[in-house]
Amino acid sequence: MKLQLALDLVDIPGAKEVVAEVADYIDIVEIGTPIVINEGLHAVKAIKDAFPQLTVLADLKIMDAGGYEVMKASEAGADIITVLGVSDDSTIRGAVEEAKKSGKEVLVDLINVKDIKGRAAEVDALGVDYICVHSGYDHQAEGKNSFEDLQAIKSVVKQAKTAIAGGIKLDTLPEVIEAKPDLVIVGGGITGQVDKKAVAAEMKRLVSQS
Ligand SMILES: O=C(CO)[C@H](O)[C@H](O)COP(=O)(O)O
Repeated sequence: MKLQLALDLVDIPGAKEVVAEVADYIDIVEIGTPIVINEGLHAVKAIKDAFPQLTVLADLKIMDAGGYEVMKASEAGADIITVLGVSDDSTIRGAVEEAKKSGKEVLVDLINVKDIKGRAAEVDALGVDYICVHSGYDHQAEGKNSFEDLQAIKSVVKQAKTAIAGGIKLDTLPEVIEAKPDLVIVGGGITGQVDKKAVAAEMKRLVSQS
């Protein structure tokens, strides 16, 4: 099981500072959608250049033009690019095709998908690398999480790795780990802590045991 740090509410210097603190304890660093909106794909390049040993995920949440947008993120140095599960199959197919050309990976985010199980089975058949259940900030504000969704998709996904994101904290991590995702994505659960390094180290210890 791997640990991904999601960076959302920082600029490029702020992102570098956080990653420098926790780099030893994370497998993947995510350049979150708000950073890409504020800074563009330069943020992906800046982090990949500064931390070449880390896998970098660009959370573009692609909804259309899958091939083109994956190509641009790949050129910036992203290793994994996100596409929305609610997008058309042709968008996901285009993203997967483009990613494969350059040895990159596609993570499909099932945020706001209604038929989680059905869509997970469909995108799995499209050859994506990761399928992620995700309670976004707006759902988190309503007290929702994706723990049950993870169990649901695990019963149908055959080839892709599974991932979970949305409001995961140190105290809820054991429950997440029990459902055995391949990837746990944590943003505020690390970035919002005073001692980020200690929390990331403990999270890494827990996920590494599974
Ligand atoms: O993609 C996101 C929001 O759309 C976040 O990166 C993701 O939810 C992880 O952050 P947090 O752990 O703070 O919820």
